[in-house]
Amino acid sequence: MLSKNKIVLQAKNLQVCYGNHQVLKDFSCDLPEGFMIGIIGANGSGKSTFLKAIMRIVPVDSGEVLFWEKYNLQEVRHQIAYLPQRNSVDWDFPATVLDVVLMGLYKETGLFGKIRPKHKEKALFYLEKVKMQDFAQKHIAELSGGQQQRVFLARAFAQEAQLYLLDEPLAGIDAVTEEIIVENLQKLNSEGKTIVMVHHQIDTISEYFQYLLMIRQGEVITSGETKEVLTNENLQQIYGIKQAFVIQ
Ligand SMILES: Nc1ncnc2c1ncn2[C@@H]1O[C@H](COP(=O)(O)OP(=O)(O)OP(=O)(O)O)[C@@H](O)[C@H]1O
Repeated sequence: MLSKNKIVLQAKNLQVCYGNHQVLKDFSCDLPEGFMIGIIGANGSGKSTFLKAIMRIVPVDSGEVLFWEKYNLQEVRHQIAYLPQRNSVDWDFPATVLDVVLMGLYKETGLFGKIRPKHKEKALFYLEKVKMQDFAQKHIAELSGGQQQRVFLARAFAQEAQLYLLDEPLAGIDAVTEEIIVENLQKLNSEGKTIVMVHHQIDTISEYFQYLLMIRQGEVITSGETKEVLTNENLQQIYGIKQAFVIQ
């Protein structure tokens, strides 16, 4: 089945350093289109850095990222929605909840374009998807952590992209909201969109993801269909422990 899928994202020998600290070491992977893909690895293993390298938010020392087998980021930027990790966002930025979601509509409004009623309606539609429509006029700093995360997800949904790169979208989210968000992501996936997301909860990996990228200390340990690579051996390797995991 996989051989038929186009490669949506190919990383070739990526190297990223913070000062003298090399975080991504010859990092290569091919991610298939149309899957829910989980990036799994211990804290500090380089998951966020990988997403930031893809989005060119951190400088890449060497290597290359291709989308849909031939395009660079600039060429397909509008087809990619990126959700940063919550703690990397400046929540004091002067913006209301509605403003944040409207930013996701830049394809329609242009960066400094006029916001029309139809844009506001669309932003509210996506806020409703994460049950945040009643907070539209609030300043983002006034929200709880989980609410902020939901607003940023609404912004990502509003981009109506083909590829979603989500850095821990479920962190700090309550169980009911997690269900709503996962349903939204699964719906996007059923429409052919690719969802790549960093995920920490081992007990939901096989339920949420059809494909995994497993990384340890800046290197890819393995990648493949969940049913093949979600093994105790691989989990022990990425977390560097001998404990037996309960795989659902
Ligand atoms: N801006 C930075 N400057 C220096 N070092 C950094 C910076 N950002 C990350 N690092 C280091 O790079 C390594 C990888 O960090 P990264 O945030 O990519 O890991 P992660 O796998 O996403 O971790 P987590 O699961 O905790 O979010 C860590 O050792 C971290 O300390």
